[in-house]
Amino acid sequence: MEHITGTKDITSPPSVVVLGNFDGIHIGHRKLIDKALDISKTLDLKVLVFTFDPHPSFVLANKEPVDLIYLSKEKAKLLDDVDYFVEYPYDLDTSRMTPEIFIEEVVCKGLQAKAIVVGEDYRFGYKRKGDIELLKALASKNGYQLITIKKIAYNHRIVSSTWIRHEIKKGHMEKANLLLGSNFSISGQITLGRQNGRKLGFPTANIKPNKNKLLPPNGVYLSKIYVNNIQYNSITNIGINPTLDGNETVVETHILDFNQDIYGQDVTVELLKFVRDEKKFESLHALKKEIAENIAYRRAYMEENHEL
Ligand SMILES: Cc1cc2nc3c(=O)[nH]c(=O)nc-3n(C[C@H](O)[C@H](O)[C@H](O)COP(=O)(O)O)c2cc1C
Ligand SMILES: Nc1ncnc2c1ncn2[C@@H]1O[C@H](COP(=O)(O)OP(=O)(O)O)[C@@H](O)[C@H]1O
Repeated sequence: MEHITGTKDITSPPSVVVLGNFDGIHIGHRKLIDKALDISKTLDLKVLVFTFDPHPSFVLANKEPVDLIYLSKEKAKLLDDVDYFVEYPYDLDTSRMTPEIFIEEVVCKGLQAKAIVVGEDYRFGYKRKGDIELLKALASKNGYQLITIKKIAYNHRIVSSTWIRHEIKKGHMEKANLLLGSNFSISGQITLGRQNGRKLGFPTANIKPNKNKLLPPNGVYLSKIYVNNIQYNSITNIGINPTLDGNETVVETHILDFNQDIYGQDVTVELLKFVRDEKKFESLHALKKEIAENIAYRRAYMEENHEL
């Protein structure tokens, strides 16, 4: 997969283009991408997922794109089965592009779209004036076929990034993961902490999350971690470590049955289930005892779910 970002000068071979915002690549988004993968095989085209960076609300409402389910690099990891992942710069010029210019110049001439896959309510271009009807009207003149995909519902409710964000904010990881179609994850580089973990007997691999990344409530979560593409079972604390008077939010993961130096490595932590709130313990001894219990719970879950 080639990740093209930070440039408007994009050319690609003839492609099936999937258009959307794709915060949090969920089962609805996956349906669009799977359809594009199918078409690419029959028509011998590349698959290109097109989105904007930064999120349009950053430019339109002039506010930080906080609460993103997935940041750019994380999305790229999740889209490893497509050929191109394009993040077209979203600035004032982009926001003023008419829907016709966007489709004809950017999508058809630039990306060589021979097929376009969108959700049934996709809106685009200046003031979101472009819609499916316009895409249909421009299709034959510009030489692409249009495929619109119905929205997926779960328990009669349309799956959306907003819904998933809401579940993550409540710590409902199992529900969020169901709607995402994969486990919610946090990727980042392992940074040096205060070296207390080892002293406690539970070393933790620490990630300092990006300020725009949506996180569930502070607390302990059953997790998995990918180090060098190898999966390990783990337990993760998200929080500020009040027992040690910390004040910065850290995602800390203790990896079960693991003893390697992984400072500086890029890892991905998947959250499976909320266990408990983060607490300020009266002593290190009490914290240690509780961590040991959380690890025992992780092992019991491993057995119950036949994890390796
Ligand atoms: C499973 C687990 C649960 C934890 N729960 C808490 C907690 O409730 N309160 C707290 O202050 N710290 C908690 N911690 C964080 C420890 O305080 C932290 O790992 C230790 O201070 C090491 O910090 P360091 O990585 O900066 O050296 C937890 C850590 C783990 C691995
Ligand atoms: N089982 C393990 N889980 C997590 N990290 C481990 C483990 N074994 C060794 N390590 C290493 O130890 C480091 C964490 O040690 P720790 O004393 O908690 O220091 P820090 O304060 O930097 O987190 C990790 O970054 C990693 O390199």
